[in-house]
This record gives sequence, C-alpha cells and structure tokens, in this order.
Amino acid sequence: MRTRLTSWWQSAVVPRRGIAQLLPAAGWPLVVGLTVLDLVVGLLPVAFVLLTSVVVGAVPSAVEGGSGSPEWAHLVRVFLAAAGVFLLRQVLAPLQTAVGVRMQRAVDGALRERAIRATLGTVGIAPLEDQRALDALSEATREFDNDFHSPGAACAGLLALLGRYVQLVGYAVVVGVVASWWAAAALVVAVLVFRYGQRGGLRRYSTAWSLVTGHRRRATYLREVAMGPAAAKEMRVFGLAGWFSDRYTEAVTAMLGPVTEQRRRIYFAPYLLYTAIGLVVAAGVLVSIGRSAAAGDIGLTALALGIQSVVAAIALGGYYPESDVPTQYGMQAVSALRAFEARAAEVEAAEEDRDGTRGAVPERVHLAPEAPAAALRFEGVTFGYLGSDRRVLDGLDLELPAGLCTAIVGVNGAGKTTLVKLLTRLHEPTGGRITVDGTDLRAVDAHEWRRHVSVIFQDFVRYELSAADNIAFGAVATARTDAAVRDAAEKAGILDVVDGLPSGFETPLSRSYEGGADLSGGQWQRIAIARSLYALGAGARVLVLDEPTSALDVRAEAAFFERFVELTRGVTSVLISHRFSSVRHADRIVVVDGGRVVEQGTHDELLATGGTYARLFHLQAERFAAGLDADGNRIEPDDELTEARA
Ligand SMILES: Nc1ncnc2c1ncn2[C@@H]1O[C@H](COP(=O)(O)OP(=O)(O)OP(=O)(O)O)[C@@H](O)[C@H]1O
Repeated sequence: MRTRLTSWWQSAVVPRRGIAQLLPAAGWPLVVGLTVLDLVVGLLPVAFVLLTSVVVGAVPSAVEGGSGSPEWAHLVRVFLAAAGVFLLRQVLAPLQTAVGVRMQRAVDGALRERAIRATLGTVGIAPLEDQRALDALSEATREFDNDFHSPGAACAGLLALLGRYVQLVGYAVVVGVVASWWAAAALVVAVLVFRYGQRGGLRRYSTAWSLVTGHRRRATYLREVAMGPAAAKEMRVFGLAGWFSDRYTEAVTAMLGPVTEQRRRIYFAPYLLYTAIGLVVAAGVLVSIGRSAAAGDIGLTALALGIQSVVAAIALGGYYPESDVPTQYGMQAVSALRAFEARAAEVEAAEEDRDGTRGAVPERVHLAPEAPAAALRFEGVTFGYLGSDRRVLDGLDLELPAGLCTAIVGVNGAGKTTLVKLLTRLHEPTGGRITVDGTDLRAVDAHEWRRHVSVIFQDFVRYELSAADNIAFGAVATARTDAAVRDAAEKAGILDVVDGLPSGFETPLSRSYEGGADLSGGQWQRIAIARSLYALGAGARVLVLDEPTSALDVRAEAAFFERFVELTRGVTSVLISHRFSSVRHADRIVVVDGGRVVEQGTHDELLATGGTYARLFHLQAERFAAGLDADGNRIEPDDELTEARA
C-alpha cells in the first residue's frame, strides 16, 4: 500500500508540482487573469442550471397568471438572465482559450530556452553521446513543438482543472440543498472515482510509450533514412527501398504491439467497473430526488435543479480535453527535461574526474592573447570514452611547438580525432594533462580557450545559410567585415566559385532555399577551410585541420596541404591525416599508434629511420604509382586536382 502510494505520489503529484512551478514564466497577470476566467467559465454552467430550473418552476404560475401578470414578468426576467448566462459563457470560452494559448507560448518559450541552455551549456559533448541523456532529451523536446501537449499547454490545462472542479462543487451544493448532503457526497465520490479511472488510465497508458523507446528510435531512424534526402541515392542505386520498407513496418509493429496490449489492459475492465459505479450512484441519487418530489417534499424547481445537477455532475466524470492530455504529456516532457539535465550533469561530472586521479581543478587563470607562445603539450594523456573499457589514448606525450605546423598521422581509428576533441576540451582526459605554455588547460575557461583555437572537423557542418555566414562562423565574437570574408575565401581557393553564385556571398548554400545553390563535396571543404582561415584572421592562434580534404584524392590533398603549410607559416597548426604521403611539407610529423606517439621528426628524418612512417609512406606511394589512393581506391583525375594545383 505504502509503495503504491509513493508511486502514485511520484507519478501524479510530483510532476504536477513541476508544471505548477512553471507558471511564473507566464507572468502573474496572465496567471491571475486565466485563473479568474477559468473559475467564472466553470461556475457559469451551474448558474445556468439554477436559472433554467427556476424557469421550469415558474412556468405553472406564469401560465396561470397569463401574459402581463407579475408571475409572467418574473418568468421572462429569469429566462433572460439564463439566456444572458448562456451567452456570456459562449463569449468567455474562446477568450479562455486565447488566454490559455498566450500562457502556453510564454511558458514553452521559457522552457525551450532552458532546453537549449541544457544542451549547449555543457562544456563537453559527452552528455550528447550518452544514449540515456539523448533519449530523455528527445522525449522532452518532442512535446515542445506540439501545439496540444506542450508543457505550456499543461500549465493552462492545470488551471482549467479549477474551473471543472469548482463546477463539480457547485452541482454538489445544489444536490445537497435540494436532496441530501449524503447524496451530494456520494455524487462527488462517484465522479472522482470515475475520473480517477479515466485520468489514471491515461497516466499509465502514456508511460507505455517509454517501454518501447528502442523500437520507436529504430522506426524513426528507418523512416528518416528511407524517406529522407540523405540516403536517396543509395536507396535507389542499391535497391534498398524494399528492405527498408519491410524493416520499417516490422519496427512499427514491434512498437505498437505492446502499446496496444497495455491500452487494452489499462482501459477495458476498469472502464466497465468505474462506469458501473458512476451509473449506480447517479441512479441512486436520481431515485432519491424523484421520491422526494413524489412525496411532495420538494417542488418543481428543486426537482429540475436536482435532475440537471446530477446529470451535469456525472458528465464531469469523463475526460477533460482541455486539461488531461496536455497535462499528462506536458508533465512527461518536463520530467524528461529534468532527467536530461540531471543525466548531463552526472555524465559531465563523471568525465571530469573518472578515476578520481586528476585532483582538484586548478585555480582559474587567463591566457595571454598570443598563447601559445611556446608550446601546447599533451603530458601522459590517457583517454577512453565513457561506457567503454578501451583506452583510445594511452599515455600520449606530444609537443606542438608554437608557430610550427605539426602533422599527426596514423591509421584509421588510431585516435587522431579523439586527440583533437581533447585539445578543444570537448572531452576531458581520463589521466595526464594538456598544457598551454606550461599552464594546465583545466585552469583556463573552456570558452576562452576555444577563442584561441580554430578547428575544421572531418564532419564539419554544412550550414544551410549564406556563404558569408558559413565562412564568418569561424569567429562570431568578432565584428564581421566583407573584406576579411573575401580574403579567407580567396586563400582557401573558393573565391571564384562564390563570386559565380547567383547572389555571391549572400547565396544560401542549399537548394532548399529560393536562389540557393548546392556545392560539391570538395567545394564545401574549401568553404570550411575558409572558415578556419577567417578565424585565424580574427585572432585564433592555433589551427587544426582534421582530414578536411578527405573528399579530395591523394594528389589533390598533398597539393592542398603544401599550399596550406605556406599560407599558415608562423601559425601553430596541426594537420591530421591517415594518408602518410600527404603531409611531407609539415615542419614536424608525429605518428600515432596504439594511443601513443610512436615516431616523430621531419619527413626526411622519419624516412631515414625506416620505421612505421617510412613503411606506410612507401606503401601508399606504391599504391599511388599504381593509380590507387591510400585506401586502395582507384584515383580518378578530377577538377579538384587542377584546382588544388592552381
Ligand atoms: N563517441 C565515441 N564513443 C565511443 N568510442 C568512440 C567514439 N568516438 C570514437 N570512438 C572510438 O575511438 C577510437 C579512435 O577514434 P578516432 O575517431 O579518434 O580515430 P581516428 O584516428 O581519428 O580515425 P580516422 O582516421 O578513421 O578518422 C575508435 O576505435 C573509435 O571507434
């Protein structure tokens, strides 16, 4: 019993309190205004029942007195008052909806900002790689854009309950006065029991969806892949349409099966039981009122009052469309957002000092604007992703001297991108430390540090915005100048292409927009490179390119890197590639294998050593001579090569 009570408290009361706590976001004038409206709109039907019952009771004497008699005039007055109440309700109901929608917009707006803060506010990306956190986030945000079930709609729905319950109390008082207070109490209990059956069923049913999160995720994925533009080419060329369509149907069936079963279990028998209880009590109260009338204990007005009140009260035992569905799903969304916030904090804390070996965060320091002036260093850095026992970096020692270009090479999966994620503080090392001019990076605010670094990731983002925005996103904190954007585009070798677009730099880089244009993979990479060069112009001191040229073939990549090394001479830059033959012009080359640095030196030094670099360099050079690239793919001469050589 105790556990059932606790679970009811947790699932019914605590989330409602969470919704009530959102009300201030709408502003008190709106909250008070809507509360008053809900109460008035709730009480008007009771007033209508009262007045129409008086009309019924007044008819015999008015008919007897005839038109013009005081009884007739009384009947007309009361009738007009009833009509006035009816009209007022008709006018106030849409107003109530409109004010509710204003509350919904205000609350949802505040909550959206909270969700954005919760997701973008984490320093690292570990929470967004954690499946539990992602599931909670998707459950929360799914309802934010839903016009009917959002948390804001839940706030309005919660206040609307006041109107419904005050109405129930009104009918109960009427029954108490005309019949008996026992009948009134029985009626209230019957309505609440029936309500509990319906509303509690909805609560249990809505959680049924969380039992099938995995199937739902899979169904959504399959639908988006099958019907979205990203895989449209492969769907057709590989003939995958049938396969995806079958798997999608299976996933939807697997998702809906348990939900339908839950629905039947939750609703069928309880519905019959609660309906029976409601009907028996209502019939009992009606019979008792009827018997009082037959015995002459109550008059016509009281009889009409009793019958109307019982029937109207019983109708309050069902769903409240303006309240029940929004509160249920809105509450779930708010609880899910809370769960995401808690999980994100937990993951961040876990990553910050996983083994408890890193010690306290050093006292905060600010970097000199020109940092790094000497070097960036990885000192015995170890790292493994949360949820995996594998150490991707295992005691890595690496020096990136200021003002020089260091190339990091290693086979696929060696940990090169992971190293960049640590350098940009998207993840924290499990052990060891990274220093900038001798200062532990943990002592520096991550946002401050990131202004010193510009990175082009392998999977850089192709923003569906103007070419100018795509480039200037490299340094949004700095005031944009057209000349700097053009300069970056020119250095990246994309100026002519952009100038040739319909609206030049203002052209949206997507055909989804009017006047927009699509770029090729290689052209996009140049836009991304322009983004990083723009950041450099705006004051970034460290430039990292994580295989930004993978869409270019091996010769074009080598030519590009050569030009890049020239362009960024004097900048602390890091070039990452799994193509050993592409980075020979870097000042220093570091070979990473098994989570450690295994070789380092200049191209000539490393060749002379005859180690991993020399072996893989020669292997890839042989493949290249045979017309294959580093991955063994046949090299086709293309425009990029000509462009890159230019
Ligand atoms: N978010 C993640 N969660 C768990 N494991 C990951 C994650 N990202 C990468 N890994 C694993 O870490 C290892 C190193 O990956 P990383 O991307 O750093 O390699 P890489 O050297 O950059 O490879 P490539 O040349 O293919 O880009 C791989 O085994 C990869 O599967």
